[in-house]
Amino acid sequence: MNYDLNKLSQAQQKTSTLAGLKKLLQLIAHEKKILLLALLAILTNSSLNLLGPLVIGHTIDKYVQHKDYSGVIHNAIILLCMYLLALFTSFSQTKLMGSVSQRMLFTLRNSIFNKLQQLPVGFFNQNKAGDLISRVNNDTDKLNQFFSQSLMQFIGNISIMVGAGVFLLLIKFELGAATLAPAVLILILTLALSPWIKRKNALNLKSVGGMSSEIQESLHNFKVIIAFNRRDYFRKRFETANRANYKTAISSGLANNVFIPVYGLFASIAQLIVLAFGIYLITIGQFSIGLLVSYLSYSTNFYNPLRQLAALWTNFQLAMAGWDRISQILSLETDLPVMENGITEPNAALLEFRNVHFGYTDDQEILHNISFKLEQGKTYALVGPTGGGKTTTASLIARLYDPSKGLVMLDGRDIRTYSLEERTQKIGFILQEPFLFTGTVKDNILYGNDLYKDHTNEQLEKVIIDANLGSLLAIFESGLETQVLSSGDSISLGQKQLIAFMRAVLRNPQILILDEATANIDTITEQLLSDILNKLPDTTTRVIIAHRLNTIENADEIFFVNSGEVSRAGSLNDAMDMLLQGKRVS
Ligand SMILES: Nc1ncnc2c1ncn2[C@@H]1O[C@H](COP(=O)(O)OP(=O)(O)OP(=O)(O)O)[C@@H](O)[C@H]1O
Repeated sequence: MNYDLNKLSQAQQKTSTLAGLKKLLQLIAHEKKILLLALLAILTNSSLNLLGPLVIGHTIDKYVQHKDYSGVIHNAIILLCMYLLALFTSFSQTKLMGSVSQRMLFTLRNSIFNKLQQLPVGFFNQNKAGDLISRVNNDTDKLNQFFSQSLMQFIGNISIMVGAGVFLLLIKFELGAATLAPAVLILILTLALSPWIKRKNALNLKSVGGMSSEIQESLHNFKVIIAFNRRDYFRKRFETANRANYKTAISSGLANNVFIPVYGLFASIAQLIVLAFGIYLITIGQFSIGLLVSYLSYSTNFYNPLRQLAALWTNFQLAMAGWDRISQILSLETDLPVMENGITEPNAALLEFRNVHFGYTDDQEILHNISFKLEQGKTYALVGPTGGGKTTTASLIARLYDPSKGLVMLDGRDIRTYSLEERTQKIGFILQEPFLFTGTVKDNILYGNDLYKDHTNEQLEKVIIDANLGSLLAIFESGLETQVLSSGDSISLGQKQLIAFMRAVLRNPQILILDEATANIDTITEQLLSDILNKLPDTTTRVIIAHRLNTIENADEIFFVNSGEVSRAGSLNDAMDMLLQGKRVS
């Protein structure tokens, strides 16, 4: 399945702005009460702003022209109260929307992170961590900015514009229509250029993701970069990504700001129309000075928000481009769903591969028509040349991927019918590069194991000793409390493998897969591990992938994995012969 977010098909990618916005609004739909309050606040604010010019015009015509200063003071106090109320409503909507948008950001980041946790290994093979981080951090922030700062201003500005437009038409229809004419042109222009602006913003966000990937990759591999003196190479790669970002930022900045001067020009034209046409109407006795002052205010009230809408439109377009990138992740489904019904067979082998084919991508098959059985309690070895398909076979045993054709049966059931919990309980997998996270050895050993999560250190140590793992724990100076950094820099690679080993054994799995699990361990510790493996319960099936053949001398059966095919190797000597032959052939 294609999980590459930057190469999604047109159908997977295409969302109209309206559909995107609708989906986005569903995220805050449960905040109806607060949204209504904020809406009320912004509408009150807009109404107050609209009434201001009317009160001023009325004051000029009724009191100023007749020198009635008590009336002027009376209306001035009314205006002051209106302005104070407007201040309060503006503050309230900012506060209300700020909290709604922060909650939305919180929920959204959690949803993306949870989705990332559900997606299969294939997704992470096809996407760069830096780009994903940029989507979780940067793109969600674009949405936050829109919701916290722009959405209510958007609504407020539109309501002021509609109100001002209505007043303009009601006071003097012909003058109103002439004043509003430039706005219609702006609207047409905005709608016509919107898809182009959205595209420019999407390209810009993509390039930010690309830059973030470069940073992530070079930071992750900094030791290799320094050791191989590849700084220049990475500097150049970063410069290329940075330049791409620079170019897309310039064109998205241009696209986003292209309206602003145009809006300004149209607003000035409208003012000119009001002045010229208004003065003409006064001279023929159809208009008053007070009304002209109100009119000029309303035309400013109409065009100022329109000018601000240009900036808000930019935020909106940016938010929508960000939302598209976020919803690409949210709409992905795992290609490893749990099936309700599947084949069940009594008295079957513990694990069986039946005519399994598999490829990481659709165009290249890695495993070809593989069939084998693993019996309970036996030890199996997978040997073969580098790149032969051992890790891939083990990954299919643990259902990190599904076969493209064929069937994997676990304990008499199609492996796809097991829930994730059931499967990980049954199968323990020690990877070539064990994953540890920041915490103590204890935290890492108990990762994903609820059985001992409430144990004290003493109780857990006893469990470890009973599982014959005491000698491994003793290697760590501070025992269970030894600190581990996720980067693994605080401990050696071999020690990491020991922690992964203890973690897997303590789960007491039915099948324990060790993929090169002793590759970085000294021979004495390796002997310790071998003893522990031998003392595992009789029911545990072991699958050992190893290049060093001495580590598999106790295997009940050896499989030779080469060029995506699995065959029985017979004895250790036969395996050695096949390996030498395989190496010659490949
Ligand atoms: N994530 C991946 N995406 C695409 N191709 C992959 C991926 N992982 C492995 N391959 C390819 O699949 C083939 C088998 O790789 P695999 O890791 O299973 O070999 P292996 O026998 O375990 O090798 P090694 O002994 O070096 O660990 C190789 O050609 C490899 O390039």
